[in-house]
Amino acid sequence: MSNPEGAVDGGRGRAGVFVIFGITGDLAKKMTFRSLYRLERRGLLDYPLIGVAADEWTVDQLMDRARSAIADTGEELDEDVFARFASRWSYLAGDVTTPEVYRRLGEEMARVRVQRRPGALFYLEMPPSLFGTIVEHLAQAGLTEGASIAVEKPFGHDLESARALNERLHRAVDEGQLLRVDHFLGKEPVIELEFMRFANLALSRLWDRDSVTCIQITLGETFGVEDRGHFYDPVGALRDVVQNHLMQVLALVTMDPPTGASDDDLRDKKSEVFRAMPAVLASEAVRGQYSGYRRIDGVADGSTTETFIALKLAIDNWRWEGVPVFIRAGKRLAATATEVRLFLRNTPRLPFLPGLDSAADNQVVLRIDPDAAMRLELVAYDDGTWKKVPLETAFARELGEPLEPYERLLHAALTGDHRLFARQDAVEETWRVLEPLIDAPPAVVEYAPGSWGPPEADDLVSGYPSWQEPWLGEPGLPD
Ligand SMILES: NC(=O)C1=CN([C@@H]2O[C@H](COP(=O)(O)OP(=O)(O)OC[C@H]3O[C@@H](n4cnc5c(N)ncnc54)[C@H](OP(=O)(O)O)[C@@H]3O)[C@@H](O)[C@H]2O)C=CC1
Ligand SMILES: O=C1O[C@H](COP(=O)(O)O)[C@@H](O)[C@H](O)[C@H]1O
Repeated sequence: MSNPEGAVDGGRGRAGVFVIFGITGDLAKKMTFRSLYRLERRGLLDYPLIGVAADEWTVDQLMDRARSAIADTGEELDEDVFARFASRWSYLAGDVTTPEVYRRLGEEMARVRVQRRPGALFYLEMPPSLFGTIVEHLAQAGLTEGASIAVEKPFGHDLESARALNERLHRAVDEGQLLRVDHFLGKEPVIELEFMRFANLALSRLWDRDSVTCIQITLGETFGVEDRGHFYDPVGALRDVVQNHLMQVLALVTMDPPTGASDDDLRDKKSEVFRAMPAVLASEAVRGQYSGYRRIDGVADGSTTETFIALKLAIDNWRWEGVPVFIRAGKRLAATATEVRLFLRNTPRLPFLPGLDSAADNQVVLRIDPDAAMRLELVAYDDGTWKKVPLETAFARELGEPLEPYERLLHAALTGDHRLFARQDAVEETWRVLEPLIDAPPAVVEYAPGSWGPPEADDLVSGYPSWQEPWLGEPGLPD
């Protein structure tokens, strides 16, 4: 497990109070209570907590919700830990579009805050249309000095709206106070990418155009949109998981080493990758929609929203020129798995093994989900043929139980570590790269649920290794 206390705090120090807007919502129920409870159990939660939402609840009602939400995630509840956790909370009901809420919030913050710690963390797990309003009210109420503000996704729905939101927020607070949450940046293998790539010569020497022919990134989900039609139909796969999660992963896979340990040292390197990427060509993308999607409640009649997307991206820099990055993501696919796969160049012909074709290319696989693992696919000579020999490891076996993504991100935000959050320029660059698919989306092609999307996605990788079945096996055991 990476050490959460090892975080660089950028001089901000720990928050004196943690305010969560939207505490009665779905995300809080699914993720926030559990993550905070787990931090409490680890002894890492040392903050008064204030929940804010519209409904008139008592703290007892909120804690009933917290208890059932934590239990619903399958987490075993330790009553002593829960009692400590529950004692930290207060709750404030009100409409966040009115100044009155912020006056009362200021009073409550002053009442509960840890006096020796001037900073505060505001976490906005709220409808995105309210991000600007809330931040403006916080600033007008004088609550933002020395504070950090974490905002949930999505951050805009295209380049123009992302820029407009950034400008609006920047009129109230500095960029250094803003944390754009992307839960993929809290996943253990995504974090480990930076360490593994640069701490291991065996990997770092392979990680460029001299050794790599192409990169595939797959995010497959066997489940569909089900009861999320209202949310998903105006969004689609590109905005839902590519612009944010997979582009962030891509940057960590391909960036140069950061030159220091500050928040911006890492984020500068990620932004450099995005800046080196030309905008995607609409002719190099395939949009798919699974059969039956249009019958889902909340999906518009004749919807052309994509539930699958595959695209080819380029990075025009010295490290990656000529190495395409293929991304595919979708719902109702053949497997639930997220992985990054690098294909290495073939070795020259082996004259001492006459009659054999050159060996299959080696592949490096980083599995992000369902469980973190890594695999190096080698080949060995076996009785006249080539045999694949995988070297594999499971992160949990080697590194212990990881923090949950939101546990890690909330802890980082509370301790002033901003490295795990997306910066303004990176978010805008990712929208720029993908904008052609938003402005003029290619026609959507129907695909069969349980497949790997429309067959047209296979044509996209023509001339390169075909899409690979994600590696789902138990590390160390035969597939
Ligand atoms: N749900 C999920 O799985 C995920 C959500 N997100 C993001 O998290 C954010 C929240 O999503 P989610 O939890 O699903 O949303 P919900 O609609 O479930 O919750 C919204 C919350 O905002 C509160 N709220 C809304 N309007 C007001 C208002 N005017 N004044 C005070 N409180 C208000 C609601 O309070 P009340 O209930 O009292 O009305 C509720 O607590 C969004 O940005 C979403 O994109 C990101 C990843 C996953
Ligand atoms: O943000 C989202 O991510 C999930 C995939 O993330 P995971 O951590 O659950 O694998 C995706 O299913 C969802 O549609 C999207 O909104």
